[in-house]
Amino acid sequence: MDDLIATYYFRPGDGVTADFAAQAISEEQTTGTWTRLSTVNDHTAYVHAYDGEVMDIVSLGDGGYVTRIRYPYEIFEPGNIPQYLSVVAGNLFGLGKISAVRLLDMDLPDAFRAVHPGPKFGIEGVRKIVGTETSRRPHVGTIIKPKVGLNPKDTAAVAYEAAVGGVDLIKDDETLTDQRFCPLMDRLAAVMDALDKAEQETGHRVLYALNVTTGGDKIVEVGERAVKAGANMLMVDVLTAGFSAVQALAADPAITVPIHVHRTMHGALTRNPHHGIAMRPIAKLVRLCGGDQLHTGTVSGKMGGSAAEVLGDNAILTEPWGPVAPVFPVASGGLHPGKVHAELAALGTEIVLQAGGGIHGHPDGTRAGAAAMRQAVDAFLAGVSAEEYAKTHAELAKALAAWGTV
Ligand SMILES: O=C(O)[C@@](O)(COP(=O)(O)O)[C@H](O)[C@H](O)COP(=O)(O)O
Ligand SMILES: [Mg+2]
Repeated sequence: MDDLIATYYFRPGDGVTADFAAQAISEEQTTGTWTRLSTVNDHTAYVHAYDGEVMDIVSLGDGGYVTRIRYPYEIFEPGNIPQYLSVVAGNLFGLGKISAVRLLDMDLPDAFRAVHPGPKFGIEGVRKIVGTETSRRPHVGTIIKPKVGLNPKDTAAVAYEAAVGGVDLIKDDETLTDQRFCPLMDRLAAVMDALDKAEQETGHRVLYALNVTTGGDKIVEVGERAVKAGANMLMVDVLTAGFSAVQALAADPAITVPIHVHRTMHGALTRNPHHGIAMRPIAKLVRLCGGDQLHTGTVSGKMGGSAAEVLGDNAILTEPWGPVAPVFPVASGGLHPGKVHAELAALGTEIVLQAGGGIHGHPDGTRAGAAAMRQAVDAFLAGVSAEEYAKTHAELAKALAAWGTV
């Protein structure tokens, strides 16, 4: 069956039954509205083939319910991710008869995956570029900090320090794009020069995720120009730019580099356990539209969220999906070397561990911060505690002294 099945948590409004509320969602998102339609009659009865169906309703006993709704495949436009969202995550959130509703998940049958080639690189492709396809070690990434304000020359200097310190990935922050204080193409040229210099010294290739988030009218042109100018990775804020922005870049043969996907603004959708959209459907759509890496959260960092949800989202990104490549999960937000063991023990090593403050806030600076993150990863892979490893690794020792361990 090619129909899409969406799972929702919901709380009916006062005086509204769960059956009525679930049916209201199904109708609102398919062929119905608040009243009977004269336009649906004996002649047009064929439209009922497009009706949604409430498959089941489970009471959670606390006034909340979980329902699965089947949406006929034919009501979707194959390949059009914004339209998928308008169906499974559209008007239902505003229905007055429902006091809260959260899209928990959606089952995407093969028919949906068949029209989306997915990531060009995925985990394997990114590992090949960085050279970890054999070691399978976690990747260490950093975000240039401060988020905004540095000029291209100083941005490149920070990138150089992080690269010689041992990171695998350097990325722009989610708010840094093509502002006057740091023009995109100047920044790209300066950072790539710095990374080339670092690679000559270390022999290690480092990815630089250039944030090309911009309007839909020009994001492909900006991305192509960046790749022509030597970018080895692009970054997009998927929720502010739109899934179709990532999809357009990933589908473009001229975009020959991986795409790092940031989820800034996700908290407005994902944070409330009763209302909004869980990260799971967002993760699935990012995999469909071709993101190669995606932020999914941490177990010990500064951002809220449940470890169970992070684990489930990472499993969705990495499980076999036929020809659709796995996406590299990114654990980021408030991480530092003293949290590496906790993250890897909980999330596994098929992950990108990212630290901004946890690297550039190191007492001895960026290079030492990067080295301390790598040392913490090496300690974990060697089965040694961070404290023990710090006895022979000064950068890690300084980091643990500054921030402790979790
Ligand atoms: O701006 C920040 O906060 C970060 O650059 C982390 O910096 P620090 O390492 O300095 O905390 C990332 O944007 C968050 O990780 C996003 O959250 P998430 O990964 O949950 O989407
Ligand atoms: Mg950030």
